Amino acid sequence: MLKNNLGYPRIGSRRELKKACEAYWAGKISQTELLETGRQIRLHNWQLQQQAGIDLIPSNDFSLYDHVLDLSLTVGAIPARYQEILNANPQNNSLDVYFAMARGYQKEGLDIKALEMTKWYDTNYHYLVPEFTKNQTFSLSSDKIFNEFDEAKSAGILTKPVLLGPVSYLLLGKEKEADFHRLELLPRLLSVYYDIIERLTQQGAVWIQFDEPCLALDLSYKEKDALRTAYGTIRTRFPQLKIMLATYFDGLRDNLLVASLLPVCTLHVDLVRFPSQFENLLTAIHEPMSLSLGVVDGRNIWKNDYTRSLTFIQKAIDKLGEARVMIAPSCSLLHTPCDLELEKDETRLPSEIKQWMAFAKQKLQEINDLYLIATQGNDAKWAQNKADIESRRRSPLIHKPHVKQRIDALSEADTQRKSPFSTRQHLQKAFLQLPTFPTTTIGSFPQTDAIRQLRARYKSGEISPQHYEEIIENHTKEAIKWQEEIGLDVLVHGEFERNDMVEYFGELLEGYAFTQNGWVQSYGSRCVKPPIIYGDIERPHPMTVRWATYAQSLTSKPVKGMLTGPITILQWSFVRDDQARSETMFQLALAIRDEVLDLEKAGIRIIQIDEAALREGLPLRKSDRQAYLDHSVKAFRVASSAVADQTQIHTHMCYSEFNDIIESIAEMDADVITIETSRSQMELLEAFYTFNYPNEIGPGVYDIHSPRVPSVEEMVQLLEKALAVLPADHLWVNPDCGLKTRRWPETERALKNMVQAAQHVRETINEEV
Ligand SMILES: Nc1nc2c(c(=O)[nH]1)N[C@@H](CNc1ccc(C(=O)N[C@@H](CCC(=O)N[C@@H](CCC(=O)N[C@@H](CCC(=O)O)C(=O)O)C(=O)O)C(=O)O)cc1)CN2
Ligand code: MET
Ligand SMILES: [Zn+2]
Repeated sequence: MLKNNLGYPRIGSRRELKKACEAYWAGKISQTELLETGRQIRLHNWQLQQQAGIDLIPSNDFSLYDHVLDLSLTVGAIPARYQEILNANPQNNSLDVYFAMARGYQKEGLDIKALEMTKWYDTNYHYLVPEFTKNQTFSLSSDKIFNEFDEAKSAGILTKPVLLGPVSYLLLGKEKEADFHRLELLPRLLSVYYDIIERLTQQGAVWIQFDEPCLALDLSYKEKDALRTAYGTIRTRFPQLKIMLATYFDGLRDNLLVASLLPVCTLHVDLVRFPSQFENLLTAIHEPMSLSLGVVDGRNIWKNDYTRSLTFIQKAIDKLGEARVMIAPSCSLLHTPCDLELEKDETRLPSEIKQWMAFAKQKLQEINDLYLIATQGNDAKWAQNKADIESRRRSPLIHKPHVKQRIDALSEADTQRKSPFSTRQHLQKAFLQLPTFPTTTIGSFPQTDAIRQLRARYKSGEISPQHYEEIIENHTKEAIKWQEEIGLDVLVHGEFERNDMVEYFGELLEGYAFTQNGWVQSYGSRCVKPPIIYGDIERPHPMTVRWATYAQSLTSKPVKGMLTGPITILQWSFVRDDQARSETMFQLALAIRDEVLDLEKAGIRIIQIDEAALREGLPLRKSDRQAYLDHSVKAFRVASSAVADQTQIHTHMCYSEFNDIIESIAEMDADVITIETSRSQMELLEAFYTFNYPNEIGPGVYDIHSPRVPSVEEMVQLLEKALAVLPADHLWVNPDCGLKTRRWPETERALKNMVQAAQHVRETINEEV
């Protein structure tokens, strides 16, 4: 019985990779130094896994930015526009091309946009979307996978290289020309996979892991056929190769038959997300296929329940024999923080709660423990685990009957605004007195190094809360003054006091613990520290009123109260696995509802409740979606409905594909929604138009993910496009998302241009009238 790992976090336990990348981009360290940091992280990770007794240790799971981008480079799917980078400067090499694809390139007279970035399935990880053309060719164009295999080999570790499978890779990409489907490229792509496999086997690789997460989605006949072709031909060419096919994030369900008939040695399945597939799997797979049991949760931080996992392991052994069973995490450990032992702050993570948890490093140990218990009957380890699991189950920290009662007592009336939107709209227009095409921003202003350092010093006790608050007040004051000067209509306080839009609320709510070092990669060098929901949620004190009222006291223009909504807080936290997600979502909704009412009472006239993660949390399988959407809509309405008609509720969503959820967005009944649309040139508005979306909309007129400053004309054009499909009195003017990752100089220029664009459109409309 082998112990199998699918992937390990690559940021380094102290975010060494983030720091090295950012220093390299800033020109502070050389390419050699950056690559050396990567090498050290890989070596450390491999040795860690070896020491933990893992048999199948992955390589090529490391990435300087993103593993999908790595594959695009490996197979030579590099859009033509990036070739210019090599000509622009003789010193440029393939790493410059790589980072240009990730981040765009604005030097040496070039202005090349980055590849589109989007969500990796239902996670908060983002990948760079491959671009395909009809005549797309592929050729082996990077040595990364070979070099990393050799690197591990020289350290005495024979690894299992990991590759995103050809079908999932194609499906994750986008056609950049009409008249073809990207799956048609499969034969050409496969020939590069053959080259890769050939060379890896020459280097001594025995196992190769192909990740096909698409097997957890609803697949068409054509897609299933592509999987049969891909693995059928790989098998024919490489009869000796040990192929591991990994699926995760949901069950195989109706893809079970296809998967079980593929000619692969091992099928890896996610038994955390979809345990009920287990019995069917045992009957479906036949000799000599083996099963890798994903029993240790790769998406959460709770200790594994050994008793439960051992039931799976034992049954699998009974049916298949030990040699055909492997123990594994449910998916790559990329989505968990590195090392629980770095958490030493009792006030953030009390030891009672810490003892219920396991991060990536501890999860490796769990795999080894399960192996030892299953094969050698290590009863001491099992008994200890039972005690830990029982301690969590019985802890008085978790359950608060009055919170549960409040949820049971929720009625239909708690989810309804007092009047329908048309009535509210009149009242709000009279109350707020805004011009047509009101201008606003999404909430955050640049989080400068100075602010982050200040907060770090405050959190370490080096500076007093008074001193910290005074400086944050100064930033807020400056931001209000500046917004008034440039003529924005609805202001924001800037979110300077927040580390992150979810972690901030986690720190202020009861039922939450948080970490010092529990970083998880979100995209490139950007990481998040998801707070941990361990118990019933309560809001002991108002969370944002102090900053909202301070900002409002400085101006007569409306300042938006700024909250993160229940769906998004849930999605971006580590959540309880001892109750339904919807239950936790309603607890969060009640906490936000109380905050909304406190903001209103304090004189805040507009309240924005961000639901950036609504689309991301959508279940991967269609059959699960309606239930999720129903709960989500209800939770948002519980959070937002208690206010008076004249109080205006905004929501914001980013990175979204809205077509399939537009009805639910309308049911949320926010008075105004601001959304990301600029990259798709307002294409996204089609859903709102076709559906006849009833409420007001602020389609983003500029992309905040790039430092590029959009011109007035560009934004006027986008607004005109929006006006072609939306009523003028429903339209707001704003950027795509918050500005926290930007710097001030570009932010100032871009927002001044945006205000001018709105003025221009107002004038032309008046002339027409
Ligand atoms: N949770 C979440 N998910 C999200 C988003 C989001 O905003 N939040 N946005 C979308 C895109 N994803 C994003 C993810 C992260 C960041 C981001 O800016 N992350 C920051 C960290 C933010 C943070 O938590 N900052 C803390 C800690 C900052 C820090 O690194 N402090 C230093 C010390 C200060 C210094 O010397 O700079 C340290 O601890 O070592 C703070 O401000 O307090 C980063 O990686 O750099 C942006 C977008 C989708 N998913
Ligand atoms: C990722 S959505 C961000 C919303 C938040 N209010 C901000 O402006 O940063
Ligand atoms: Zn956003």
